[in-house]
Amino acid sequence: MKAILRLYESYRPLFRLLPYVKRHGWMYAALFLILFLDIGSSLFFAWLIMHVTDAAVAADMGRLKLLLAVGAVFVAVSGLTIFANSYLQAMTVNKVRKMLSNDVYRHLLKQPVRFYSERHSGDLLSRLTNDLQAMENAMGYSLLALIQMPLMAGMALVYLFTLNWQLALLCLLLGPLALGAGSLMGNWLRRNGRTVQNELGRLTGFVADTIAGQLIVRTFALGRQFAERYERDTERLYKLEQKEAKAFSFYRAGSSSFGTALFLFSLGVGSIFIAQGKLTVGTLMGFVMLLRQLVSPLSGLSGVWNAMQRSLAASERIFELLDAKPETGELPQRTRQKPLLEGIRFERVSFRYGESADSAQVLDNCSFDVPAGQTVALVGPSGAGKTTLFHLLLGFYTPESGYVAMDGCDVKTIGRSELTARLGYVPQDTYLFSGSIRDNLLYAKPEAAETELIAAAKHANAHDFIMSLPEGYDTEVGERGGKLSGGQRQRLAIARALLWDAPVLLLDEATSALDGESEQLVQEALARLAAGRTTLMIAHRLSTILNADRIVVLESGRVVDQGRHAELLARCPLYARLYEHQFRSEPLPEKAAAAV
Ligand SMILES: Nc1ncnc2c1ncn2[C@@H]1O[C@H](COP(=O)(O)OP(=O)(O)OP(=O)(O)O)[C@@H](O)[C@H]1O
Repeated sequence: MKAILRLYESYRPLFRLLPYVKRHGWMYAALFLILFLDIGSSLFFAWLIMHVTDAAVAADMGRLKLLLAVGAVFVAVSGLTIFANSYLQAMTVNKVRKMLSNDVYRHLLKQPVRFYSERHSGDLLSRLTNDLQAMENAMGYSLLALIQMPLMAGMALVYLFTLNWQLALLCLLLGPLALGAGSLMGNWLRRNGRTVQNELGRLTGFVADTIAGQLIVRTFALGRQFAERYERDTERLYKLEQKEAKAFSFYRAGSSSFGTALFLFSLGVGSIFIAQGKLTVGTLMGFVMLLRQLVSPLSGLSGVWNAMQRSLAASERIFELLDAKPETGELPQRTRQKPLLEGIRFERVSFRYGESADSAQVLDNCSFDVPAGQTVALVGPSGAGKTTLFHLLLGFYTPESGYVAMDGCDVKTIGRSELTARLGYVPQDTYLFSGSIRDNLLYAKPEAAETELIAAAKHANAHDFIMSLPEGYDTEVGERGGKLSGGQRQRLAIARALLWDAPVLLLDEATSALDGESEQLVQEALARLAAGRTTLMIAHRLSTILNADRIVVLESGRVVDQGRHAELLARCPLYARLYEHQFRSEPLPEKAAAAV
C-alpha cells in the first residue's frame, strides 16, 4: 500500500497536468491516433519483412513484386505519420506551456506581499523559465512515449506469441529484469533532478543579485569573491549532472547489452528451430524484427524515463507555486475613486511579521485617527513601525489584533481594487518600470490624454526636466529608472500619484538628501499633491511636521503621544529628543520658522 502511495506521490505532478491535457483534448486525441498508427505500422513492417523473406526464399517473384509495392506505399504513409506526429507534438507542448506559463504568472500576481518577502526573486524567475522549459517532456514527448512504448512492447509480445510461442516465452522470462532496473533508476533520477532544479534556482537568484547589486559589487571589490562563489556553485551543479550522466550511461549500456543479448539468444534458438523444421526463415526474420520492437521500447524507456524524471522534478517546483494560496480570487484593476468622508482609524492594532508567536512584536496596541481632509505625520526612531502602519493600511498584511478602518469599514473587508483606488502611495524609493517616461506615467491612468499627462508633470515640477531630455516624454528611463537622478525619479512618482488622483495620500518622505534646488522642486510638488487630500506621512523634515494637523509619535511599535508640534515639544520627552537630533538642524522656510 505504502509503495502504491509513494508511486502516486511521485507521479502526482503528472496528474496535475491533466486539466491542461484536457483543454487540448483534440490535439492529444490526434496524437493518440498517430501513436496507434505508429504501433500498427511497426507491426506491419515486421509482417512485411517476414513475407518478403519467405517469398524470396520460395523465389515467388510475383508475390515479391506485390509486397515491395505495398512496402513503397508504406514508406510514404509512414513519412507522413512521422511529420504529423512531430509537428503536432511540438504544437501541443508549446500551447500547454503557454497556458501554464500564463496561469503561473497570474497566480504570482495574486500572491500576498508575504509570499514575495519569503522567496528569492531569482528562484521565482528560474521556476518561470528553467522549470517551465524542463517540464516540456512531461507534457509531450515523454508523456506520449511512456504510453506508446509499453503498448508497443505489449502488442509486439502478442504478435511474437502468435509467431512462435515457445521462443516468445523464453524471451518474456527476461523482460521483468529490464523493468525492475528501470523503476529503481527512475526514483534515483527524479531525486537527483529535483536537486539539480533547486540548484539552478539558487544560481539564478545569485546572478539576479549580482546584477541588481552591481554598484555594491564594485564598491566593495566583490568581483573575485563573487566569481569564486559562482564557480563553486556551477561546479556543484556540474557534479550533480555528471552523477546523473554516469548513472544514466550505466543504465543505457546495461539495457542496450540486454537488448543485443536477447536478440542473439532468439537468433540462436530460432536457428535451432529452423533446423528442426519448426520455423521458416521469414518467420524468424519477422520474429527478430518484432523483438526489436519489444526491446527498443524497453531500452528506449530509459532515455524517456530520464527526461521524464527531470520533468517531474521541474513540475513539482511549478505546482508548488500554483499551490501557494492566493490573496485574491480576481486580479485587482483600476476602479472609480470614492471620496473619503469620515477618515481613517487605527484601532488597537497589534502586528508581527512572522506567523509564529515568538517572532518580534512590531506594532503593539496602536490607536489613532486620520480625519478626512487632514494631514497626519508619523515620527519615531528607525524601526519604530511607521512603514508597517502603511503596509497595514494598504492591506499588504492583516493586523494580528485590532483593525484599520476607512470610513468605518475594516480595510480587510474592502476589495483590493476599491482599497487601492482610494490610496495613493509615494514610497521613499521610487520604482520605475523599464520603458519610457510616458509609459511610466500611463501606468497610473492608461486613458489619460496628452494634455492631462503634461499637466500632471507640470504640477510635479517634472515637465521642464522631461522636455530637456533628448526624447522628451519618450525617453527610456532604464532598468528601475537608473538613467534618471533621485530627484527626477521622485518627481515622476509624484506626477504618477497626481494622475492616480486618490483621495488619501500615503507619503514616505525621502531621507536621502537632494541638493537644494532639487529638494525645493520636490517639496513644492509634494505640497501640490497633498492639497485637498487626506494625508498620512512618514515625516523626516521639520517643515512637514510643522504643517501637519497632528503628529503621532511612535516608539518600538507603540503610540507614545500625539498632538501638535508645540504641545508635543512641551510634554513628550521622546519627541523633544527627536526634534533635537533629527529635525532642528534643518534650515526652515521663513513662514514655518515664524511658527516655531
Ligand atoms: N518584511 C518584514 N519582515 C520581517 N520584519 C520586518 C519586515 N519589515 C520590517 N520588519 C521589522 O519591523 C520593524 C518595524 O519596521 P518599519 O519598517 O515599520 O520601521 P520604520 O519605523 O518605518 O523604520 P525606518 O524609519 O527606518 O524606515 C523593524 O524592526 C523591522 O526589522
